Amino acid sequence: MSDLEIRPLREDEQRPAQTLFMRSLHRPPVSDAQWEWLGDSFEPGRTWGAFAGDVLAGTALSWGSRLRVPGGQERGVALVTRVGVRADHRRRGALTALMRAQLADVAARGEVFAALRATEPVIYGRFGYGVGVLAQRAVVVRDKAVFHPGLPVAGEVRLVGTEGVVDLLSALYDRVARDRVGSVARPRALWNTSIGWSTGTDTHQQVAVHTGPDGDDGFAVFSTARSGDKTVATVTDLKGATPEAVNALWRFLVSIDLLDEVDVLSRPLDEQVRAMFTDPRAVREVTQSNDLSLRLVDVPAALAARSWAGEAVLRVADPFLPENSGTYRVSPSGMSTVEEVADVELGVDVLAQLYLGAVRPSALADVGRLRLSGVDAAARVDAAFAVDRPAWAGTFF
Ligand SMILES: CC(=O)SCCNC(=O)CCNC(=O)[C@H](O)C(C)(C)COP(=O)(O)OP(=O)(O)OC[C@H]1O[C@@H](n2cnc3c(N)ncnc32)[C@H](O)[C@@H]1OP(=O)(O)O
Repeated sequence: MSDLEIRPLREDEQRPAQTLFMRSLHRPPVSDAQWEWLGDSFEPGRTWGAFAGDVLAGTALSWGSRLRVPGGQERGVALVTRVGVRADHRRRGALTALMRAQLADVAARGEVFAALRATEPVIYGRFGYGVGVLAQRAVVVRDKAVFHPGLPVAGEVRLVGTEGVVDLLSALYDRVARDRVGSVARPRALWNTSIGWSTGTDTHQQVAVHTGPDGDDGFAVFSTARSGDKTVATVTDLKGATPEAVNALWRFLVSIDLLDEVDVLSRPLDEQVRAMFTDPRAVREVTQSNDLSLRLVDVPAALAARSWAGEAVLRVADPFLPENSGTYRVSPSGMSTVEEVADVELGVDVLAQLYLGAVRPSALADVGRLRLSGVDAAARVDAAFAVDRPAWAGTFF
């Protein structure tokens, strides 16, 4: 919409933007106590506002972070969050204009990717995002849950208070949770949001830390609440350096008295949660969830950053950022721009789904999301994108 002004917000405009975002999610504005933390969860110049005259009609922010890609390299990623448009200004292009300004800013900062967790994934495909990391959610029924006697467990778990908890967890996270492909560095602003703002409020968030033979090596963040006729622990974060640390935290959570269920929101797809228990039905459900939507902001840089397990030629279309459109050869020896017949033609949003290995290219061809051409193209393209282990982020923002 031409009469919108899009610009970075000033310091004094951050709280109105936060209120706008909370309202768009049908949640009340933050209290002064919460603002003590949230006021410190913005990075200069990275909160955008869409103004219709004097009215702040929409907002979107990002934080600077790093993403681990296949092969072990890290590249800059903008973690996009707090996206909202006022109900009386919706469907007039405010989000589109915000996304355009934000992606241009991310590119200008030299960040190769943007990532977000979408309320509704249908919103973001048009801006080039695709679900790039999948995870699983597991709900354990406590009265059926007996851990398998062979489960390797070591060390101690302790509950920690709120004093200094952000420093403790951020250092621990950096030490134990950054090796995995798909993981993102957590900026201070993210910690202030996820942990800090429930400090001093009436949420029942608790933090458990695991100590192994070499010191602290894992943690879990959870809150407990009545849900219908059950008492449920909802676990928003569970990270450990070793299987022993992760298992011990699982065992601790499931051992807490007077709980009916433990609902762990994000675990890696390859965690064999049912195999932990003597009766696999102790795990009431395991559901696949969207862990991270990814946007390749600089396609050549993204293709050059990851390792490739084979060779293929990709023809990429990016209508929102046309400078990314082109034909690229990827191989174990690197990436080059080429002018030749491609093995696969795909949109940048589909490339985002493939990039970290969340899904096989030939499976997306089967449902018409990309086009393979030439003899053996499916096998060649599948082999190029193949990864050893599913990516996992496990970070809420
Ligand atoms: C990372 C995060 O923070 S996720 C949180 C996202 N925020 C929310 O869900 C809060 C509630 N929703 C909102 O605030 C708004 O509806 C938003 C931000 C989702 C969309 O803002 P708008 O300014 O209305 O979007 P805009 O007018 O630019 O729409 C662009 C296109 O997307 C489509 N679109 C936008 N939102 C949706 C949606 N929720 N479902 C389906 N299509 C949508 C529009 O129809 C439009 O399509 P068109 O170009 O074919 O006509």
